[in-house]
Amino acid sequence: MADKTPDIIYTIVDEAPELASASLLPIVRSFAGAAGIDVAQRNISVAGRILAVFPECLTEEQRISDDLAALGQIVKTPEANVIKLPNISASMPQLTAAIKELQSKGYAVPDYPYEPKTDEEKSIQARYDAVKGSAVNPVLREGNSDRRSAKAVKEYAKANPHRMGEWTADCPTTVASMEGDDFFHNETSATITAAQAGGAKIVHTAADGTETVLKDGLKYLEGEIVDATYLSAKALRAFIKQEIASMEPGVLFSVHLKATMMKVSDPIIFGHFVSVYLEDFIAKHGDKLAELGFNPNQGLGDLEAKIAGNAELEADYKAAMEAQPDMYMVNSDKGITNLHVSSDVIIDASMPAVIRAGGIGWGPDGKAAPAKCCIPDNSYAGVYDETINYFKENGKLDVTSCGAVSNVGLMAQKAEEYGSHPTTFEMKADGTVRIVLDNGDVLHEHTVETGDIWRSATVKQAPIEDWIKLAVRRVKATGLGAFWLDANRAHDAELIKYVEPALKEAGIDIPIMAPREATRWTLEHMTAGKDVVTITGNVLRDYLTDLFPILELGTSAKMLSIVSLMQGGGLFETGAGGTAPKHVQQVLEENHLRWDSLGEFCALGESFDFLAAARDDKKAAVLGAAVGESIQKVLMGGKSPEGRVGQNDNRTSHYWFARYWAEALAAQSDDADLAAHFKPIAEELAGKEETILAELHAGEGSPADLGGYYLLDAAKTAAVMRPSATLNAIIG
Ligand SMILES: NC(=O)C1=CN([C@@H]2O[C@H](COP(=O)(O)OP(=O)(O)OC[C@H]3O[C@@H](n4cnc5c(N)ncnc54)[C@H](OP(=O)(O)O)[C@@H]3O)[C@@H](O)[C@H]2O)C=CC1
Ligand SMILES: O=C(O)CCC(=O)C(=O)O
Ligand SMILES: [Mg+2]
Repeated sequence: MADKTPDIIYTIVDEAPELASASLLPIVRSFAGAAGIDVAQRNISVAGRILAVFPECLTEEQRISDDLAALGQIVKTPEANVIKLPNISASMPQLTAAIKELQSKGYAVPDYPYEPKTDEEKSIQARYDAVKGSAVNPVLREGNSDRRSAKAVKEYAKANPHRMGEWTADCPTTVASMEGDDFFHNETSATITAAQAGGAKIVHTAADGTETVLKDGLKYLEGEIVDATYLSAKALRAFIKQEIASMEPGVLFSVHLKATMMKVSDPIIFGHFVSVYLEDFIAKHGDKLAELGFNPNQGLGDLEAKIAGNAELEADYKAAMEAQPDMYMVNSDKGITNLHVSSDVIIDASMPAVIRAGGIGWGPDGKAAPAKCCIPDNSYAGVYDETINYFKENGKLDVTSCGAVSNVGLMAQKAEEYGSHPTTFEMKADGTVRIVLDNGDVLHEHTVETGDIWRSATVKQAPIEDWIKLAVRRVKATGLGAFWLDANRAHDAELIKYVEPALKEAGIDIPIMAPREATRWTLEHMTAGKDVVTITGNVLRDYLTDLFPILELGTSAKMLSIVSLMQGGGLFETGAGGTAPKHVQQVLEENHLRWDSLGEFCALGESFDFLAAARDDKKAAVLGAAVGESIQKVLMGGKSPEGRVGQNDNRTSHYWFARYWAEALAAQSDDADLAAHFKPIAEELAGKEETILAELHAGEGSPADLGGYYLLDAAKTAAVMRPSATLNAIIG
């Protein structure tokens, strides 16, 4: 018999949210346990994923199960009830750092083979490539996305506005994109007919007639939309050159990509930025750099490590950097630029941060300055360009009066570009690329040149139909919304063929607008205090659920992120942001964790409510309602984490969350057993407030030892994250 699916599954992840779990999860388990609800854990961290795929390299004791694969099955069942925290989508530098740490701890996992020759090396590389990038979310997201702010969160933000930079009409900050020959302009799209459903392959034919099958064994369903497109490497390099040449003094040069989710295409695009920026240096030292194994896709961080100790290279590199326009910095104190690591600047979080600040980034001198934001492909760049235009014209957003912008995103079953990495290729030779169907049809054909990035993305009919239904429900509940689809873009035109008749059938009129137009429309309505639903594809789901919350709430961490799984289960993501690596640095330096677990609290409430409805479990309903009350009190009482030592941090916010949760449970009258159980707990938490808070703050201000980065030492982490013996004893 298969093991019973746990009532609730809580994920083991990375960086700041994992530290937060060390403190929060014991509380959650203790409270849920009182209602007979078990909360199991499954490991989807980057270290866990590496260990799971190399069992043959590990001792019996070191082996762990492949939890991601198991979860991938669970989310396809109606019993799924998963609380999914953000995890690292590892770039190459992160992956290699994780491998190194595991090896240093006695896990004999292999090095990453950059140039695999043997079958064994090829297998190792393939396994690592499956761990790398956005390897988790597309597997678990077997449903479409519903992200919004809870009413209490929005009200709190309006009453307690966060700091916003001023926008002025003459701010030099701009978005720069290619003029053509990008993914947007080269896209072709088709919907698979009954006669075309079945197998397909992707074939490259070189100018000399040599055929290479880039991918075989593809399967398309009737009704599936299949796109193909490419970005010209030549046009991209010309664009980068031109944008560097046209830089104005005092403006920072920056590039904003999604090298994690677009793990094949975007590191290559990033590499072009690196190699154009350093063109003369690379031309001068090409042979030596090749000898050192320099690969521009790995960024300047890797280059600096490789040339360290070579005085001539170091001097020329320094001069080359100085000769170019100032770069937008990730960390000016440490000299980390935008081009150091492809995953340091991730567009969904980076562009909103620039916009929230009033069109500024930080330069090499640590001073704020306007920036030229290069977003080469035109598919979605217009959204940021129009947002910037809007604020230049209208001044910064008034957080105290603006409406709430929520999102319904087409995401299920690896929808659109975010599912495209297995079908993305860097061209090795000039020629043509065709998608050839088993029935003989050539679905798409493009003429390409060496270096071009060709890709195919797809979306299946069932997720599209589910997405439209979800959108209709949310617009009916909210009052206002629009589909962000561009009738002049090949892919969107195919989607519109589904949307229009479905809206007619539902008897509802929801406008369809191209992303740029929809951006302005949304900004105008939200500015006027109206709540708006953005109904988008997968990429804009990701972008907008950081952009609008970061403007409205100051952060996307406070979002309610529900994935209604298509098979009936629930996947509750926590917030819309990532793993906040900067927060871990602060813990390591001064033992203060400013990670806000509001996203976890919201997901937890939803998860209990889901359990209550799915199993008619009254105790789960009581727990869920009490979570809601506690969230309200944490917010209104100003108990959320802040930035500095001595202020509230993640741990103290968990104390307050637990206390208010216990108090709400003790006070309710729907379940007498739970009330009786939590009455003494609530009293003790309140009675020992002073001692507990003193114990929680005691270690702050000095460095913390977590015993690792990618693989934390459980005992050391618990010592850091659960420093209050008094609180621990009450929680049990
Ligand atoms: N769902 C997922 O699994 C996701 C995973 N990621 C992964 O996360 C990593 C970092 O990505 P990045 O693009 O830097 O984005 P992050 O969202 O991790 O960080 C950007 C900034 O957002 C703020 N922030 C985010 N979450 C919280 C929170 N809960 N509490 C307080 N502040 C928060 C922090 O701001 P401040 O510094 O001002 O405190 C942080 O520095 C990458 O490895 C990426 O792959 C990214 C997005 C989603
Ligand atoms: O999977 C990832 O790498 C990031 C996901 C993300 O940013 C999002 O869904 O908002
Ligand atoms: Mg995102």
